[in-house]
Amino acid sequence: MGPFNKPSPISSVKTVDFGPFLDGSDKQGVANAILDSFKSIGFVYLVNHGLDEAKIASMFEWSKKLFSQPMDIKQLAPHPVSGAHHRGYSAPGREKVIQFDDGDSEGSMPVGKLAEVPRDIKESFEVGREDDNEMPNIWYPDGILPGFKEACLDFYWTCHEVEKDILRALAVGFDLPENYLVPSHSRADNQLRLLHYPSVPTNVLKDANASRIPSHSDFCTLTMLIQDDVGGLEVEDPNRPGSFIPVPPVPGSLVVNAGDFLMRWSNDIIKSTIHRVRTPASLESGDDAMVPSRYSIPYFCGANMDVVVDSIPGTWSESRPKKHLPISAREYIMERLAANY
Ligand SMILES: O=C(O)CCC(=O)C(=O)O
Ligand SMILES: [Fe+2]
Repeated sequence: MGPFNKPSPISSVKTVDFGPFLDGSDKQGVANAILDSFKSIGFVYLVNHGLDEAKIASMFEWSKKLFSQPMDIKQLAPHPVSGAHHRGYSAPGREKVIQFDDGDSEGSMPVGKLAEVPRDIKESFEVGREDDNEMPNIWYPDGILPGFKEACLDFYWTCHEVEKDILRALAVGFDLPENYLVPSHSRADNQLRLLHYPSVPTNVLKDANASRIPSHSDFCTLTMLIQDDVGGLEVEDPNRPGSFIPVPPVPGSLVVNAGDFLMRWSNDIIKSTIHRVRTPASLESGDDAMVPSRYSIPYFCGANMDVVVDSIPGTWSESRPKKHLPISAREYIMERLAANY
Protein backbone atom coordinates (compact mmCIF):
# COMPACT_ATOMS: atom_id res chain seq x y z
CA MET A 1 0.00 0.00 0.00
CA GLY A 2 1.56 3.29 -1.09
CA PRO A 3 1.26 6.64 0.64
CA PHE A 4 -1.63 7.66 -1.64
CA ASN A 5 -3.54 4.53 -0.89
CA LYS A 6 -4.39 4.82 2.79
CA PRO A 7 -6.84 2.32 4.25
CA SER A 8 -10.25 3.94 4.30
CA PRO A 9 -11.75 5.11 7.56
CA ILE A 10 -14.16 2.80 9.32
CA SER A 11 -17.44 4.48 10.09
CA SER A 12 -19.15 1.99 12.34
CA VAL A 13 -18.95 -1.39 14.01
CA LYS A 14 -20.79 -4.11 12.07
CA THR A 15 -23.73 -6.04 13.42
CA VAL A 16 -23.75 -9.78 12.85
CA ASP A 17 -26.75 -12.02 13.38
CA PHE A 18 -25.40 -14.96 15.38
CA GLY A 19 -28.59 -16.98 14.90
CA PRO A 20 -27.52 -18.82 11.73
CA PHE A 21 -24.37 -19.97 13.52
CA LEU A 22 -26.29 -21.22 16.54
CA ASP A 23 -28.96 -23.04 14.51
CA GLY A 24 -26.37 -24.35 12.06
CA SER A 25 -28.02 -22.87 8.97
CA ASP A 26 -25.00 -20.75 7.98
CA LYS A 27 -22.08 -21.35 10.29
CA GLN A 28 -19.39 -20.41 7.81
CA GLY A 29 -21.07 -17.17 6.73
CA VAL A 30 -21.50 -15.96 10.31
CA ALA A 31 -18.00 -17.08 11.30
CA ASN A 32 -16.46 -15.22 8.36
CA ALA A 33 -18.40 -12.05 9.18
CA ILE A 34 -17.24 -12.10 12.80
CA LEU A 35 -13.63 -12.80 11.88
CA ASP A 36 -13.67 -10.09 9.21
CA SER A 37 -14.87 -7.59 11.77
CA PHE A 38 -12.23 -8.76 14.25
CA LYS A 39 -9.56 -8.33 11.59
CA SER A 40 -10.64 -4.86 10.55
CA ILE A 41 -11.60 -3.23 13.85
CA GLY A 42 -11.60 -5.88 16.58
CA PHE A 43 -15.22 -5.19 17.52
CA VAL A 44 -18.55 -6.62 16.43
CA TYR A 45 -22.17 -6.40 17.62
CA LEU A 46 -23.86 -9.78 17.92
CA VAL A 47 -27.63 -10.04 17.84
CA ASN A 48 -29.50 -13.30 18.46
CA HIS A 49 -26.46 -14.22 20.54
CA GLY A 50 -28.27 -16.67 22.78
CA LEU A 51 -27.58 -14.88 26.08
CA ASP A 52 -30.84 -14.95 28.00
CA GLU A 53 -32.55 -11.53 27.99
CA ALA A 54 -34.21 -12.09 31.36
CA LYS A 55 -30.87 -12.93 32.94
CA ILE A 56 -29.33 -9.80 31.46
CA ALA A 57 -32.15 -7.68 32.85
CA SER A 58 -31.82 -9.31 36.23
CA MET A 59 -28.05 -8.75 36.32
CA PHE A 60 -28.56 -5.06 35.60
CA GLU A 61 -31.10 -4.95 38.45
CA TRP A 62 -28.54 -6.47 40.81
CA SER A 63 -25.91 -4.05 39.62
CA LYS A 64 -28.18 -1.08 40.32
CA LYS A 65 -29.05 -2.49 43.70
CA LEU A 66 -25.40 -2.96 44.61
CA PHE A 67 -24.18 0.44 43.48
CA SER A 68 -27.04 2.28 45.17
CA GLN A 69 -25.93 0.98 48.57
CA PRO A 70 -24.18 3.43 50.88
CA MET A 71 -20.40 3.48 50.45
CA ASP A 72 -19.72 1.87 53.82
CA ILE A 73 -21.81 -1.12 52.76
CA LYS A 74 -20.23 -1.36 49.31
CA GLN A 75 -16.81 -1.31 50.94
CA LEU A 76 -17.59 -4.50 52.87
CA ALA A 77 -16.27 -6.54 49.93
CA PRO A 78 -13.25 -4.41 49.04
CA HIS A 79 -11.00 -5.03 46.08
CA PRO A 80 -7.58 -5.89 47.54
CA VAL A 81 -4.91 -3.24 47.35
CA SER A 82 -2.93 -5.52 45.05
CA GLY A 83 -4.00 -5.12 41.45
CA ALA A 84 -3.10 -8.75 40.84
CA HIS A 85 -6.10 -9.92 42.89
CA HIS A 86 -8.88 -8.52 40.78
CA ARG A 87 -12.05 -9.23 42.77
CA GLY A 88 -14.62 -7.36 44.82
CA TYR A 89 -15.70 -3.74 44.95
CA SER A 90 -13.61 -0.80 43.70
CA ALA A 91 -14.80 2.67 44.61
CA PRO A 92 -14.75 5.43 42.00
CA GLY A 93 -11.23 6.58 41.26
CA ARG A 94 -9.53 4.45 43.83
CA GLU A 95 -6.13 5.88 43.03
CA LYS A 96 -7.14 9.18 44.54
CA VAL A 97 -9.29 9.82 47.60
CA ILE A 98 -12.38 11.84 46.87
CA GLN A 99 -15.61 12.29 48.68
CA PHE A 100 -18.88 10.93 47.44
CA ASP A 101 -22.47 11.63 48.19
CA ASP A 102 -23.23 8.25 49.67
CA GLY A 103 -26.86 8.91 50.36
CA ASP A 104 -27.86 9.47 46.76
CA SER A 105 -29.21 6.33 45.26
CA GLU A 106 -28.23 7.52 41.77
CA GLY A 107 -24.66 7.74 42.96
CA SER A 108 -24.19 11.27 41.69
CA MET A 109 -21.23 13.27 42.89
CA PRO A 110 -21.38 16.51 44.85
CA VAL A 111 -20.40 19.30 42.49
CA GLY A 112 -18.17 20.96 45.08
CA LYS A 113 -15.67 18.13 44.95
CA LEU A 114 -15.25 17.90 41.23
CA ALA A 115 -11.88 19.60 41.12
CA GLU A 116 -10.47 16.44 42.65
CA VAL A 117 -12.08 14.05 40.24
CA PRO A 118 -9.64 11.35 39.23
CA ARG A 119 -9.14 9.95 35.74
CA ASP A 120 -11.53 7.06 36.14
CA ILE A 121 -15.00 8.06 37.12
CA LYS A 122 -16.45 4.64 37.71
CA GLU A 123 -17.07 2.01 40.36
CA SER A 124 -16.95 -1.70 39.76
CA PHE A 125 -17.47 -5.15 41.21
CA GLU A 126 -15.40 -8.06 39.89
CA VAL A 127 -16.33 -11.74 40.02
CA GLY A 128 -14.39 -14.83 38.99
CA ARG A 129 -15.26 -18.51 39.11
CA GLU A 130 -16.01 -19.57 42.65
CA ASP A 131 -13.48 -22.42 42.76
CA ASP A 132 -10.52 -20.24 41.83
CA ASN A 133 -8.11 -20.66 44.72
CA GLU A 134 -5.48 -18.43 43.21
CA MET A 135 -7.87 -15.50 43.03
CA PRO A 136 -10.80 -16.16 45.35
CA ASN A 137 -13.98 -14.15 45.02
CA ILE A 138 -14.69 -11.44 47.54
CA TRP A 139 -18.34 -11.44 48.60
CA TYR A 140 -20.43 -9.41 51.00
CA PRO A 141 -20.97 -10.77 54.50
CA ASP A 142 -24.12 -12.82 55.12
CA GLY A 143 -27.19 -10.66 55.32
CA ILE A 144 -25.88 -8.01 52.89
CA LEU A 145 -27.48 -8.23 49.44
CA PRO A 146 -28.77 -11.79 49.87
CA GLY A 147 -28.97 -13.52 46.49
CA PHE A 148 -26.32 -11.32 44.89
CA LYS A 149 -23.59 -13.95 44.92
CA GLU A 150 -25.88 -16.61 43.41
CA ALA A 151 -27.06 -14.21 40.70
CA CYS A 152 -23.49 -13.27 39.76
CA LEU A 153 -22.32 -16.87 39.58
CA ASP A 154 -25.33 -17.96 37.58
CA PHE A 155 -24.73 -15.15 35.11
CA TYR A 156 -21.03 -15.98 34.99
CA TRP A 157 -21.70 -19.53 33.81
CA THR A 158 -24.46 -18.43 31.45
CA CYS A 159 -21.99 -16.07 29.76
CA HIS A 160 -19.42 -18.86 29.54
CA GLU A 161 -21.79 -20.84 27.29
CA VAL A 162 -22.03 -17.91 24.87
CA GLU A 163 -18.26 -17.45 25.06
CA LYS A 164 -17.80 -21.04 23.83
CA ASP A 165 -20.13 -20.43 20.90
CA ILE A 166 -18.15 -17.33 19.90
CA LEU A 167 -14.88 -19.27 20.20
CA ARG A 168 -16.36 -21.94 17.93
CA ALA A 169 -17.27 -19.31 15.38
CA LEU A 170 -13.75 -17.88 15.44
CA ALA A 171 -12.28 -21.34 14.87
CA VAL A 172 -14.61 -21.90 11.92
CA GLY A 173 -13.57 -18.50 10.57
CA PHE A 174 -9.95 -19.69 10.65
CA ASP A 175 -10.97 -22.91 8.84
CA LEU A 176 -10.01 -24.91 11.90
CA PRO A 177 -12.03 -27.61 13.65
CA GLU A 178 -14.95 -25.96 15.43
CA ASN A 179 -13.66 -26.86 18.87
CA TYR A 180 -10.11 -25.67 18.26
CA LEU A 181 -10.28 -22.85 20.84
CA VAL A 182 -12.80 -24.25 23.30
CA PRO A 183 -10.63 -26.69 25.33
CA SER A 184 -8.08 -23.96 26.08
CA HIS A 185 -10.94 -21.95 27.65
CA SER A 186 -12.51 -24.88 29.52
CA ARG A 187 -11.65 -23.59 32.97
CA ALA A 188 -13.57 -20.36 32.46
CA ASP A 189 -10.71 -18.27 33.82
CA ASN A 190 -12.95 -15.31 33.19
CA GLN A 191 -14.04 -12.16 34.91
CA LEU A 192 -17.50 -10.74 35.24
CA ARG A 193 -17.42 -7.02 35.92
CA LEU A 194 -20.34 -4.90 37.01
CA LEU A 195 -19.65 -1.30 36.11
CA HIS A 196 -21.34 1.90 37.18
CA TYR A 197 -20.37 5.31 35.86
CA PRO A 198 -21.97 7.84 38.22
CA SER A 199 -23.82 10.84 36.93
CA VAL A 200 -21.52 13.86 36.57
CA PRO A 201 -21.85 17.30 34.96
CA THR A 202 -20.92 17.29 31.27
CA ASN A 203 -17.98 19.65 31.73
CA VAL A 204 -16.25 17.19 34.06
CA LEU A 205 -15.89 14.67 31.26
CA LYS A 206 -14.60 17.36 28.91
CA ASP A 207 -11.46 17.66 31.00
CA ALA A 208 -8.69 15.96 29.06
CA ASN A 209 -7.69 14.01 32.16
CA ALA A 210 -11.14 12.78 33.03
CA SER A 211 -13.23 10.15 31.34
CA ARG A 212 -15.55 7.41 32.34
CA ILE A 213 -12.93 4.92 31.30
CA PRO A 214 -9.77 6.10 29.58
CA SER A 215 -8.45 4.64 26.32
CA HIS A 216 -7.28 1.09 26.80
CA SER A 217 -7.34 -2.30 25.16
CA ASP A 218 -8.54 -5.41 26.97
CA PHE A 219 -5.90 -8.02 27.58
CA CYS A 220 -7.95 -11.20 27.63
CA THR A 221 -8.98 -13.43 24.70
CA LEU A 222 -12.26 -11.66 24.13
CA THR A 223 -14.78 -9.47 25.92
CA MET A 224 -18.55 -9.68 25.75
CA LEU A 225 -20.07 -6.38 26.78
CA ILE A 226 -23.65 -5.54 27.62
CA GLN A 227 -24.36 -1.85 27.82
CA ASP A 228 -27.46 0.03 28.93
CA ASP A 229 -29.10 2.63 26.68
CA VAL A 230 -26.95 5.63 27.69
CA GLY A 231 -24.05 5.26 25.26
CA GLY A 232 -20.59 6.78 25.26
CA LEU A 233 -18.46 3.77 24.30
CA GLU A 234 -16.04 4.59 21.50
CA VAL A 235 -13.44 2.57 19.61
CA GLU A 236 -10.39 3.86 17.81
CA ASP A 237 -10.43 3.50 14.04
CA PRO A 238 -7.33 1.37 13.38
CA ASN A 239 -7.00 3.12 10.01
CA ARG A 240 -7.07 6.56 11.65
CA PRO A 241 -5.13 6.47 14.90
CA GLY A 242 -6.50 9.06 17.31
CA SER A 243 -9.93 9.10 15.68
CA PHE A 244 -12.72 7.39 17.61
CA ILE A 245 -16.01 6.02 16.35
CA PRO A 246 -19.04 5.59 18.58
CA VAL A 247 -20.24 2.14 19.57
CA PRO A 248 -23.77 3.20 20.54
CA PRO A 249 -26.18 0.87 22.29
CA VAL A 250 -27.94 -1.52 19.92
CA PRO A 251 -30.94 -3.02 21.69
CA GLY A 252 -30.59 -6.73 22.31
CA SER A 253 -26.96 -6.82 21.21
CA LEU A 254 -23.76 -7.96 22.76
CA VAL A 255 -20.66 -5.97 21.89
CA VAL A 256 -17.87 -8.48 21.41
CA ASN A 257 -14.28 -7.37 21.12
CA ALA A 258 -10.96 -9.12 20.79
CA GLY A 259 -8.36 -8.70 23.52
CA ASP A 260 -4.59 -8.37 23.32
CA PHE A 261 -4.15 -12.05 24.08
CA LEU A 262 -6.18 -13.07 21.02
CA MET A 263 -4.34 -10.53 18.91
CA ARG A 264 -1.05 -12.11 19.94
CA TRP A 265 -2.47 -15.61 19.48
CA SER A 266 -3.58 -14.70 15.93
CA ASN A 267 -0.14 -13.36 15.06
CA ASP A 268 -1.66 -9.85 15.09
CA ILE A 269 -4.17 -10.67 12.33
CA ILE A 270 -7.03 -9.96 14.72
CA LYS A 271 -7.00 -6.47 16.22
CA SER A 272 -7.37 -5.68 19.87
CA THR A 273 -8.55 -2.12 19.54
CA ILE A 274 -8.29 0.79 21.90
CA HIS A 275 -11.60 1.92 23.32
CA ARG A 276 -12.92 4.32 25.95
CA VAL A 277 -16.13 5.62 27.47
CA ARG A 278 -16.93 9.32 27.32
CA THR A 279 -19.96 11.56 27.22
CA PRO A 280 -22.46 10.18 24.70
CA ALA A 281 -22.27 12.23 21.50
CA SER A 282 -25.91 13.31 21.85
CA LEU A 283 -25.05 15.12 25.09
CA GLU A 284 -21.94 16.93 24.01
CA SER A 285 -23.41 20.41 24.22
CA GLY A 286 -24.38 22.14 27.45
CA ASP A 287 -21.81 22.07 30.22
CA ASP A 288 -24.39 22.28 32.95
CA ALA A 289 -26.28 19.20 31.90
CA MET A 290 -25.68 16.09 33.91
CA VAL A 291 -24.38 13.08 32.03
CA PRO A 292 -26.70 10.30 33.13
CA SER A 293 -25.49 7.46 35.22
CA ARG A 294 -24.42 4.51 33.03
CA TYR A 295 -24.27 0.79 33.75
CA SER A 296 -22.43 -1.80 31.73
CA ILE A 297 -21.46 -5.42 32.24
CA PRO A 298 -18.31 -6.66 30.54
CA TYR A 299 -17.43 -10.35 30.71
CA PHE A 300 -13.75 -10.89 30.04
CA CYS A 301 -12.90 -14.32 28.67
CA GLY A 302 -9.44 -15.67 29.29
CA ALA A 303 -7.61 -18.83 28.29
CA ASN A 304 -6.87 -21.44 30.95
CA MET A 305 -3.97 -20.09 32.97
CA ASP A 306 -1.75 -23.05 32.11
CA VAL A 307 -2.30 -22.79 28.36
CA VAL A 308 0.75 -21.76 26.39
CA VAL A 309 -0.21 -20.03 23.18
CA ASP A 310 1.61 -19.92 19.93
CA SER A 311 0.33 -18.42 16.65
CA ILE A 312 -2.92 -20.03 15.47
CA PRO A 313 -2.39 -22.25 12.40
CA GLY A 314 -3.05 -20.27 9.25
CA THR A 315 -1.98 -16.95 10.79
CA TRP A 316 1.69 -17.41 9.97
CA SER A 317 3.76 -18.55 7.04
CA GLU A 318 7.19 -18.12 5.59
CA SER A 319 6.21 -14.73 4.27
CA ARG A 320 4.43 -13.73 7.49
CA PRO A 321 6.57 -15.19 10.26
CA LYS A 322 5.44 -15.48 13.86
CA LYS A 323 5.76 -12.13 15.58
CA HIS A 324 5.64 -13.36 19.16
CA LEU A 325 7.21 -15.99 21.34
CA PRO A 326 4.91 -18.53 22.97
CA ILE A 327 3.61 -17.41 26.39
CA SER A 328 1.36 -18.91 29.04
CA ALA A 329 -1.88 -17.18 29.88
CA ARG A 330 -0.83 -16.93 33.52
CA GLU A 331 2.42 -15.22 32.70
CA TYR A 332 0.72 -12.84 30.34
CA ILE A 333 -2.26 -11.87 32.50
CA MET A 334 -0.24 -11.43 35.69
CA GLU A 335 2.14 -9.11 33.93
CA ARG A 336 -0.72 -7.02 32.65
CA LEU A 337 -2.77 -6.94 35.86
CA ALA A 338 0.13 -5.86 37.98
CA ALA A 339 0.91 -3.03 35.58
CA ASN A 340 -2.67 -1.76 35.50
CA TYR A 341 -3.61 -0.94 39.05
O1 LIG B 1 -18.38 0.24 29.97
C1 LIG B 1 -18.06 0.00 28.81
O2 LIG B 1 -18.84 0.16 27.88
C2 LIG B 1 -16.68 -0.48 28.47
C3 LIG B 1 -15.95 -1.07 29.62
C4 LIG B 1 -14.57 -1.52 29.25
O3 LIG B 1 -14.07 -1.24 28.20
C5 LIG B 1 -13.80 -2.33 30.20
O4 LIG B 1 -14.24 -2.50 31.35
O5 LIG B 1 -12.72 -2.83 29.81
FE1 LIG C 1 -12.40 -2.50 27.83
